[in-house]
Amino acid sequence: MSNSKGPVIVITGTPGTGKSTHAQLVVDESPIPLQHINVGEWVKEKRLYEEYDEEWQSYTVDEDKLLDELEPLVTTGGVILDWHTCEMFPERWADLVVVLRCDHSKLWDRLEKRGYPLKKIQENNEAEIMQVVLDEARSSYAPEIVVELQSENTEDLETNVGRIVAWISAWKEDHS
Ligand SMILES: Nc1ncnc2c1ncn2[C@@H]1O[C@H](COP(=O)(O)OP(=O)(O)O)[C@@H](O)[C@H]1O
Repeated sequence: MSNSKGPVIVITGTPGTGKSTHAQLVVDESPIPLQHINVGEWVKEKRLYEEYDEEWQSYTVDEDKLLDELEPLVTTGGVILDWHTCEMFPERWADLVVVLRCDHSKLWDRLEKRGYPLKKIQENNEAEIMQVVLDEARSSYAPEIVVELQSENTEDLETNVGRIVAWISAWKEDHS
């Protein structure tokens, strides 16, 4: 949703693909001040969930509450929404949707290091192989705003951040 304060960028991808790392670097290098919203953390901090699922060690998000919390920030603009799913957001919200991808064996190592239970590692790994998040993004947003980027090493990271920052600079030019 484009407005005076800045664009709304969704950075999505399977857990461990590098969303938070990318979002933080983009904030640091952006020519426009941006707020990084780690939606998963928000859900926990602001208790925007219905229940905690012990077996999967994850929260069942209260969608209505979450969207109500995010709406004013998105309307003001200048935000990065960082979450492992993107189909819950209204289509009109996003100006750019970045889907991060990672080789599944690398992803496995990252999630193992994070201390995820085996079941959760397997579930996420399978989702990455099946490109669940990419398909979700493609079916939820116009194809021209969805960008798939590999995130396997620091070179990828630098290139991706550079591309996103260049996109923000172009947005700034268009809106000045
Ligand atoms: N492109 C990359 N190159 C090297 N390490 C990466 C890359 N992307 C992510 N990582 C590492 O993988 C781990 C998970 O990254 P993170 O940004 O927390 O993922 P997400 O927010 O998608 O769950 C971190 O240790 C991070 O340093």
